[in-house]
Amino acid sequence: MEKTIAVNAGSSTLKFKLFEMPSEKLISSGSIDRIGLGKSNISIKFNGKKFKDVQDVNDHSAAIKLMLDKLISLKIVKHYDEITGVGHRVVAGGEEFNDSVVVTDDVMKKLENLSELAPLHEPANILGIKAFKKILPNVINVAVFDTSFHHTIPEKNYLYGFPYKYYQKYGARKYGAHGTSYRYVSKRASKMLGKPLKDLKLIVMHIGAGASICAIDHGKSLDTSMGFTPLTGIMMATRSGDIDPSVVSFVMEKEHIKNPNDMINILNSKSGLAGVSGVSADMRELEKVMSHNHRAMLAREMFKNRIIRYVGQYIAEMNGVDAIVFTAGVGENDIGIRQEVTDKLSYFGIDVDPKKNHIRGQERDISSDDAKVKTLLIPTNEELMIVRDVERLKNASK
Ligand SMILES: Nc1ncnc2c1ncn2[C@@H]1O[C@H](COP(=O)(O)OP(=O)(O)O)[C@@H](O)[C@H]1O
Ligand SMILES: CC(=O)OP(=O)(O)O
Ligand SMILES: [Mg+2]
Repeated sequence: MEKTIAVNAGSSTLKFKLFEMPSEKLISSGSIDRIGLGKSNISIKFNGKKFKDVQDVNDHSAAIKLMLDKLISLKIVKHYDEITGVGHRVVAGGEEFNDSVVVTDDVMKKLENLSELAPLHEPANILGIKAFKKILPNVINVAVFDTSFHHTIPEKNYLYGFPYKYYQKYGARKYGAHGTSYRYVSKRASKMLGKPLKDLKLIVMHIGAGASICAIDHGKSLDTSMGFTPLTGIMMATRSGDIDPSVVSFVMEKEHIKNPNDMINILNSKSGLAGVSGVSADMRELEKVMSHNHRAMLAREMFKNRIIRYVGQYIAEMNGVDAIVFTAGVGENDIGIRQEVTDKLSYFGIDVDPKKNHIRGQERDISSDDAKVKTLLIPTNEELMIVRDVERLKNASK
């Protein structure tokens, strides 16, 4: 029996799924959340049992070590060498990687060079690859890029309105992210709607700690809210989202911040829900206190408003929409956010049935019976896409 593992390092989480291949039967899955935020929930499913623990996991390196230890201590595998394929989510693939690749030394060097394009993610993605290469030196490791799906975005959407030479010289353009999630979710949406992707205009809201929105026109990414790095677009757990660059240099001057990287770090790690609320980066924590804490409420309002804006923008850009889809941590679990966001989009014929919406983490059409535009809830499965790519590249290299 072949076993393939998918390793998915998000900004605040580390997730894995171990599949039997090629049957795609799920053997075990696990996640460590709130990395660096204290009191991480560790949750692993195996053999019909659930292992749960809460402990502080300070960074992705500690999370990877913990995950590897648990694979053995919970007897998910007896020896690591039972695993015969490893797939890694890698956020930034730049212009070069428009498809998944087998990780060679040369690829590894290129990934290191792409780190600037995903500062919160790429270092963790690379750590994961190194950890598995160390314990399984002879097993295929495949990198599956968030950015590949967005290679169809047209120039007019990926270019920034600054001197063209910066694009030519440095590849300074929009790359987007969450593409592996968009690939999975759009396929499922097409199944649920009973229509081929080529006949559909979709808007997917991937809203977790990292959050972005994608306009998928006839199966292809037409536009997405993240940019050169996953810092822009809608406001996120710790990231500012879209911001006027002039206010950035203004604040740097006032605060005597000399190094631009220090400011970028503030925009990536100390902003968003955490920065505005001063309470937490975790939507669950904000919702606990929002009835009496104005800034927690405000941060949540801003988060919703950015989503509403982008959905409106993408409806205009596609000149219509057949369905909108909620996915990722907040999208899959936050009943209130889904209801409140869609209530504001009723002008477009979007209408969610509160009863159908009263659900977490399950695939469902949550639209009211007479909604003109469907609203779907689709839990993402980046890991399934990842192991499928491992299988494809493994077969191709035979
Ligand atoms: N029940 C819930 N209600 C609201 N938000 C939730 C809930 N469960 C998880 N979340 C949010 O989901 C986010 C994690 O999303 P996820 O997509 O798993 O993470 P990442 O962006 O690291 O991949 C956290 O910020 C958390 O606040
Ligand atoms: C790109 C990104 O922000 O990913 P995640 O949502 O997994 O943090
Ligand atoms: Mg994620």
